[in-house]
Amino acid sequence: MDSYAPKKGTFTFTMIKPGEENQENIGEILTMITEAGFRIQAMKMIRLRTKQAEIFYRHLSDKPFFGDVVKYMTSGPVVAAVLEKDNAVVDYRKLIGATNPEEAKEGTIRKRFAKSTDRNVVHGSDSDDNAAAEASFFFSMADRYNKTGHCFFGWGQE
Ligand SMILES: Nc1ncnc2c1ncn2[C@@H]1O[C@H](COP(=O)(O)OP(=O)(O)OP(=O)(O)O)[C@@H](O)[C@H]1O
Repeated sequence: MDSYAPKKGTFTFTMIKPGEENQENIGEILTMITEAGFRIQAMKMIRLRTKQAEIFYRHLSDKPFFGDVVKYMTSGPVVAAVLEKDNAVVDYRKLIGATNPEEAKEGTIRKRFAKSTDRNVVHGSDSDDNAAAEASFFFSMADRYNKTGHCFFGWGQE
């Protein structure tokens, strides 16, 4: 592994989900993210195709709400981003709050902006391995940069 690669635990992946209500809040959501100490490593607005959403959410394929998730996630553009910070996955899950916004704590993105579980505003990776897989799903090597300006991809050495 070369020195251009990121270390496990130093980044996570997020999406701001589709919908007019989320589009209006993109600026404020990104401000909450950067004020919490996350650095945006890569970012783009993209509308997922059905097949892509089915693949991204394949871990939910046996759930009764899978079709609704795919339909919603393809209904408009998402803002996809890779976020850099120590302990990124755990800290970002804390910042976004519980999947059900009624259970989300004060100060979290979902508490502030989300109305329901099925429209909970943001996605955040739930493990380092999923962060790497999800970041790679949306961004190629040439799209991503670390602090020193090097392109990188995959896991680095400890
Ligand atoms: N009971 C449910 N009813 C409707 N939609 C649901 C339900 N549970 C989860 N979802 C939708 O599926 C998404 C993925 O569910 P998951 O269990 O992976 O939660 P999460 O990890 O908090 O959310 P995300 O993956 O979006 O960050 C949720 O964000 C939500 O939009």
